[in-house]
Amino acid sequence: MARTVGIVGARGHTGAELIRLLAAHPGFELAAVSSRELDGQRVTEHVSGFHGELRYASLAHDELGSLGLDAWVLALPNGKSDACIASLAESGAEPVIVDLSADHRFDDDWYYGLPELTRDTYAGQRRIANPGCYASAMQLAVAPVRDLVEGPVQCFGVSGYSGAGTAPSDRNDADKLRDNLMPYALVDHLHEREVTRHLGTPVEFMPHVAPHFRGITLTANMHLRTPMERDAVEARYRERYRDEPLLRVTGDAPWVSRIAGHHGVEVGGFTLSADGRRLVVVATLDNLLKGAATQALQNLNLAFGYPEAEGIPLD
Ligand SMILES: NC(=O)C1=CN([C@@H]2O[C@H](COP(=O)(O)OP(=O)(O)OC[C@H]3O[C@@H](n4cnc5c(N)ncnc54)[C@H](OP(=O)(O)O)[C@@H]3O)[C@@H](O)[C@H]2O)C=CC1
Ligand SMILES: CC(=O)N[C@@H](CCC(=O)OP(=O)(O)O)C(=O)O
Repeated sequence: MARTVGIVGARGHTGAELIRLLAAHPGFELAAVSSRELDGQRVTEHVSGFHGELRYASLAHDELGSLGLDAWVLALPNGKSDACIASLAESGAEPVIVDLSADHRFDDDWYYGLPELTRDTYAGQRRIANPGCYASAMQLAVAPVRDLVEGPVQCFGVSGYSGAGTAPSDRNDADKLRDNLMPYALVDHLHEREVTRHLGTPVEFMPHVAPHFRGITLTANMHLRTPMERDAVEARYRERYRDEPLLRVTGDAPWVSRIAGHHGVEVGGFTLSADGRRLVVVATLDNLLKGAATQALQNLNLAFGYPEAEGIPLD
């Protein structure tokens, strides 16, 4: 029997991707999609590729529990998920909750779900914090050589403007972004702390937003304890990600234009300084997919015992 899932924050960029993925998944039934702005409107009018009669509903927090769903995905802005979580707990419902926001990525009571790096620590938790989009790219770019790295890793990131959500800001303003690359939060970005915590090595992160809609490119600069050769570095990455259906190791540096709309991550472009002590690696992923919705589906699959990549188009 299919497990029922609801989405709160379903109008947003990540919500739309989740709708597509969940609607096509054989083991899940998309049972409720909450949006205040689209209350009563048919999902088919807003999400291309979706078929069916489902309509958005503006659900009050205290209505969520009474729906008796098996899982809720919270795709709300940061700082908004706790009210839903508290209402669900008060109602006595104990659904699996996957939170796309940053609100529980630092909370040890929640499982931090970056499957390729953390699935071995999953112990049946029903509360899952979905990692950030840049944070996923950084961790996957560094993890295979983390034990060789000395000192902080510098990460230069560029995101498409869908990363800034739908609430109007400079970072999703088409006029301000035209012919532009917009630096922001150049120290102390939340993802800097998220990666430093979960990877266990300090990261210095410099994010930028660009005029394209979707996709992140992340360039990681690492200083190595002992000199390495390029082939050995690449072999390490290939070995680490050999059995990962969503990870592709490439010789050349991956391009963000080629990852948009795809569910996986590309890592490559391994480049060493002449003394073999400085390594640069590039990772790309689609912020709305592997950076958010696809990762949420991997986590739901894990929580309900389905194969982790079930319902995820692999290409
Ligand atoms: N965009 C991205 O690339 C990524 C986003 N994330 C995280 O996922 C979450 C969702 O992001 P994204 O889809 O981009 O966001 P959007 O801004 O596109 O959508 C936010 C959604 O939340 C609802 N919402 C907005 N404000 C409130 C509020 N005050 N109370 C209740 N509902 C509200 C909106 O619907 P309505 O107003 O109709 O109710 C909308 O559906 C965020 O926490 C973000 O940080 C994570 C990784 C990547
Ligand atoms: C371009 C842009 O603004 N990107 C967002 C990151 C995407 C996001 O939604 O943040 P989480 O992944 O932490 O949830 C930011 O820098 O805050």
